[in-house]
Amino acid sequence: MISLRHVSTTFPAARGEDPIRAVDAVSLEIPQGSIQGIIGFSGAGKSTLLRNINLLERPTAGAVHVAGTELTALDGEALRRARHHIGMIFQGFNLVNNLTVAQNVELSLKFAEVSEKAERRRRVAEALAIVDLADRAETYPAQLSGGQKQRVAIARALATRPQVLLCDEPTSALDPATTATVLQYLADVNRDLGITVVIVTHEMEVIKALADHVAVMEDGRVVERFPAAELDREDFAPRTAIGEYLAGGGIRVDRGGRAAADVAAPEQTDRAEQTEQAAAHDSHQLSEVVG
Ligand SMILES: Nc1ncnc2c1ncn2[C@@H]1O[C@H](COP(=O)(O)OP(=O)(O)OP(=O)(O)O)[C@@H](O)[C@H]1O
Repeated sequence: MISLRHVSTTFPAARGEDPIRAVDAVSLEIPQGSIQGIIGFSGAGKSTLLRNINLLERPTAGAVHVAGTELTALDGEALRRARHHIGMIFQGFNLVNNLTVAQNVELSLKFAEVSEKAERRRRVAEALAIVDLADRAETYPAQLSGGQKQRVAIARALATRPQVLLCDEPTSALDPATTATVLQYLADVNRDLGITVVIVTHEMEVIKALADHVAVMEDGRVVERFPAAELDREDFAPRTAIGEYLAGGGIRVDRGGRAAADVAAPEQTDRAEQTEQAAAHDSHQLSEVVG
């Protein structure tokens, strides 16, 4: 369904510095209808790799296939059309504050050139029903909780009936109870609609709750992969120090190679500040995604 072959993304160097190889020769096959988790510390290249899938960030090398189409061979109108099969949600929700919930969801249909108003209305109702927000259609984002906003964002992504849903840290701005609700909706969407889900996170709890397969990233590379069910096995031992650290929730075990104790813990930044930064970053990308 999704196939990444030797995908690399290098950002130009700041003055006097080396170019940043954010994604380094990643090959990954994601089966249709599965949920793929991508985990790693901040700066590992997770978001860039996710944005490589819909070419929001065009890879500097390698090939991306989605549902049999090589996206890396497309540009312009053909790429825009292919992207309608790929929905995306972000940490900062990216709702337009002066539009109602229904109008926010309708946006993606307008960009997808669903020209008939009655059809758009039907699809908005269908998408809002999936996330149980039909009764909130006429309210504004400011009147919603964080979890409800993310559910509207999910509805907006689903309105074009995509085959793939890309999720960039979708629950990082939410408390644990709301996180569980949003993850449940993503699981339902995957099961009921057969949508392939790719979720980037730095929380193994999110992976445990939702994913079928896990890819661990470090320094732009996928350093380890395993089925998420392995995480429930008591004797499961990730191969890499970073995998060990993430799977163990911070418990460090020296297994002979590079000591896990050498792995730096992720930087803790204030959640509100992180959310604000993510929202600013995400909003740059909204028009491209829904377009
Ligand atoms: N547009 C850009 N221009 C220059 N460098 C970038 C750009 N986007 C990302 N990078 C750099 O690429 C590397 C990978 O970034 P990326 O955001 O993909 O990592 P991440 O694992 O998603 O981190 P986080 O969890 O903090 O979002 C980082 O060093 C980052 O600073």
